[in-house]
Amino acid sequence: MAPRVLISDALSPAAVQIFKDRGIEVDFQPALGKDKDKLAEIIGNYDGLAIRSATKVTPKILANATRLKVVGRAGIGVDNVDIPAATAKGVIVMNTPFGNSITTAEHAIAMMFALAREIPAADASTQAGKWEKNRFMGVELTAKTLGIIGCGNIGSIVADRAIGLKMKVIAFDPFLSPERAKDIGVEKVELDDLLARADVITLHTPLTDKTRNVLSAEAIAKTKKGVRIVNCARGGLVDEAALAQALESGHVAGAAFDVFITEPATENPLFGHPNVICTPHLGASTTEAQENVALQVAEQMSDYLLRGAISNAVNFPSITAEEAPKLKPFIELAEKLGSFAGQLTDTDIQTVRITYDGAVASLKIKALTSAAVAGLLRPALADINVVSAPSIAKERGIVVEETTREIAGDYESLITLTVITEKMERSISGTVFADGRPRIVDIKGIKVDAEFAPSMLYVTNEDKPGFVGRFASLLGDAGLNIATFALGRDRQGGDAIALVEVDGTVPGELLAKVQQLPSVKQAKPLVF
Ligand SMILES: NC(=O)c1ccc[n+]([C@@H]2O[C@H](COP(=O)([O-])OP(=O)(O)OC[C@H]3O[C@@H](n4cnc5c(N)ncnc54)[C@H](O)[C@@H]3O)[C@@H](O)[C@H]2O)c1
Ligand SMILES: O=C(O)[C@H](O)COP(=O)(O)O
Repeated sequence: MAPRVLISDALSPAAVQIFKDRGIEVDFQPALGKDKDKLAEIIGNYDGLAIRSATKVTPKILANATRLKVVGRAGIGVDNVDIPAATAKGVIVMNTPFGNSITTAEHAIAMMFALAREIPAADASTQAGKWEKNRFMGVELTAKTLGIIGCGNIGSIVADRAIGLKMKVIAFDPFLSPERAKDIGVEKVELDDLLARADVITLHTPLTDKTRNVLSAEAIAKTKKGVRIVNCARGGLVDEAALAQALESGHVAGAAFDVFITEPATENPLFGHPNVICTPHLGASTTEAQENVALQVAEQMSDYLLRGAISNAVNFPSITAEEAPKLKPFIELAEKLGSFAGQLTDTDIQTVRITYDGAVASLKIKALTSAAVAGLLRPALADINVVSAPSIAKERGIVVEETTREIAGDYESLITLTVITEKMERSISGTVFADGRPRIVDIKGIKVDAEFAPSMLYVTNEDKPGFVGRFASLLGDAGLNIATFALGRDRQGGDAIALVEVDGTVPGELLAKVQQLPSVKQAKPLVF
């Protein structure tokens, strides 16, 4: 069945065409994002949800999203998506981190010019027939200092354009390296320095616990008198009420805001002030940017839904379309090794150690580890998947360790999963043969050679004569056919393992009889 995608925001129709061309069924309902009840009602019919900022992907929406595999944000900010809830549900969340950066930087520059020359007020006055030539006295931007808070993708484009305008550019960004600052021609400064020196301040950080209210009342008080403030990043970076007061007092000469603490903003402390310019979150709204982000998100979502390739996910490592088929058999192996260990482990798991030997060590092992952990915890938590597994393991206090060794041993690639509980440590190793099928090659240091089959019986016993005969007779007497039989032991007369593929479910009475065989230590049915 073809995957189904819902577009619940005003994306460019270019996205619809891409989905159709890729063989994906698509419903384009651009106003649906604003109707959360309706969205919650129908989201269960879709594998993918493509959004901008109007759709709020809340835990309630996710709870109904029984088929959902991916949320694609045609744009940058994913603060309208509950990422922990999506991750816990195993839903990939991806964005398009560059598609609207130039456009948004241009909007910030436009806002700066609009403030410097009071263009909106001058326009309104002129069109009202007033011709107030003496009312509007602007400021020149050349040689002024622009202070950029957050110098990432958009901030650095703003810096580039401002340098072109002959402004002096200073930036506060704890993650901006001195080399990068030098390369892009900005002076890296501390926040207080920026506040004291900037004639215009423009914000370009995401909204986080650290950046919320970065321009607080206290910070605004440290700015130069006559400063102008531009916010085209996120509402909440500036204390709107404090800014309104600073405008009122004349300390701040003007503010241009595209984003607000509450959106859609129908009321706001900044509204109505003569030196304030507002736009309704238009930063990304150009034909070019919207086409870029719509095409990109549709391609990324299609690649994931059809080929398992992941790019620009905020809650999972990237996997290219070339890597996906190489990873696939190892993901299956890792998940099955995890499942094997999970089905045998009844007590609380403290640590999972996964070792990648040989060629597999050069693949995206984060994805393999997530698959192994998902397999390990699935016997206890049916809903877990590769996306949600790491966060669920973390929540449960399970330590996950990874080791890679690129030198191959007996096998070209080998994955070994070790589970450590309070009482025991158990290891299982597997590989993928040339036929692409995963095999178990070692259990607790005992060599075996078995495929994972839908129904298996795992038996550990003392290596004594007579076990195999009695065991096989019990299965035969119960009418359970043996499909394959793998045996292994650590030494003659030592510990032995039997891993048997059977045609059908192992009945409880048969299991009890196997467990009572003289040399048997443990017998457990396994399903894959
Ligand atoms: N108005 C719009 O329509 C519109 C359009 C696109 C993006 N945005 C928003 O613009 C913002 C920037 O986007 P971007 O693509 O440049 O992001 P980015 O991740 O490339 O850059 C953000 C920068 O902020 C810096 N930063 C993080 N924490 C900081 C802190 N505590 N103090 C100072 N700097 C800090 C980071 O180091 C990074 O360099 C985002 O919030 C995004 O959602 C708005
Ligand atoms: O983060 C973004 O990309 C911008 O805020 C754009 O939001 P929009 O797609 O709703 O215009």
